[in-house]
Amino acid sequence: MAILNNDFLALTLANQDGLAPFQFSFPSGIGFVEETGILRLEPKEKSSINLVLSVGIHGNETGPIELLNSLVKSILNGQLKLSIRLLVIIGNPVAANLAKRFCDVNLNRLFSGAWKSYEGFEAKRAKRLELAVSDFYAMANSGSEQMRLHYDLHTAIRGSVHEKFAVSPFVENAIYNKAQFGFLASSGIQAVLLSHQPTTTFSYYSYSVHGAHSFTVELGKVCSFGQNDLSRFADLEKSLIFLIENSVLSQKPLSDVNVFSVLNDLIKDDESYELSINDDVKNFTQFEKDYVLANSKKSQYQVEKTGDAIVFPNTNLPVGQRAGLIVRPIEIENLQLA
Ligand SMILES: O=C(O)CCC(=O)N[C@@H](CCC(=O)O)C(=O)O
Ligand SMILES: [Zn+2]
Repeated sequence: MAILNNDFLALTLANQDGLAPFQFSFPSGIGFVEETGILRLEPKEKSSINLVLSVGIHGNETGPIELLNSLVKSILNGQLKLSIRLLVIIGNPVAANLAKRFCDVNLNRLFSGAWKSYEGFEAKRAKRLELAVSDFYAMANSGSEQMRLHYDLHTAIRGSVHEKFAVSPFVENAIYNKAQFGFLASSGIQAVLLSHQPTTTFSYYSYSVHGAHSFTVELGKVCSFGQNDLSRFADLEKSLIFLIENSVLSQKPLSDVNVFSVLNDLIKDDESYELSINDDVKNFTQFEKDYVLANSKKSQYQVEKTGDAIVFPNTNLPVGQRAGLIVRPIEIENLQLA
């Protein structure tokens, strides 16, 4: 069996509730559809690069899904030659069919075993995706040093001062990987957030459990299928193609990348929780010291320093969840890169 028209997205959306595994060949390797939305591509030549590309962890974030589907099509029809091991994941096909962020629970809060405390489609899916990633990295070739990569591609609810940005997982020793930052720069990523604590996101899972170089990558604003301007992803597409074909992480100087450290999570602590910002306020909007940015019957958040900014503001979520991140710009010279 093969994938009809090499369209992995169509296959996934048409089989949202499950798919029997099958294997097929393509010009530069062998493909394994392991489950709905989970496709492993093995190159003919042995490779030490093991790349996970995930999209659609939030079902309505369709731009990255279309980008990845087009890359997969090009590999399957022979336009691109695969030189690395590649695991392709379309995270939440049920929510994608409904054009929703999620069905029961936000999938990107359920990794590192957090799914055990929940029921419903996303809880099962988080468990399945963890298994897919674990198996993929475990099947890496032996004999040479293996590189594990995971880029989890998203789009944001709001516009953004820096349209494309990445969230780097919390790193205990605060030493970051220079080649990864160079790759992000060459992929058109304008800003990187350095997380301040462990989370239950997919990218943090791959980093903390599998030691992967892993990032959540935000590529612009949410749009529906067919409405995305894929030319806005051109830099990332180019660097991914270069990696897929040549096993090389393209590099650009880091001078154009804005780096922010995350200071705080804003947590919705009560139904009365409100953010004092308009609906059109963009990610990375900065505030004056002492501005009361959030308040509820239980708490208040006052900006600590002029220039502190908000990312991912959102109160349309259950009590206990993250309603935003407070970030502070830092000089790239102060970043430890190795
Ligand atoms: O725009 C928003 O408010 C959310 C966009 C989004 O889905 N972001 C990810 C970031 C994950 C991370 O912090 O690594 C999310 O909230 O899951
Ligand atoms: Zn998302």
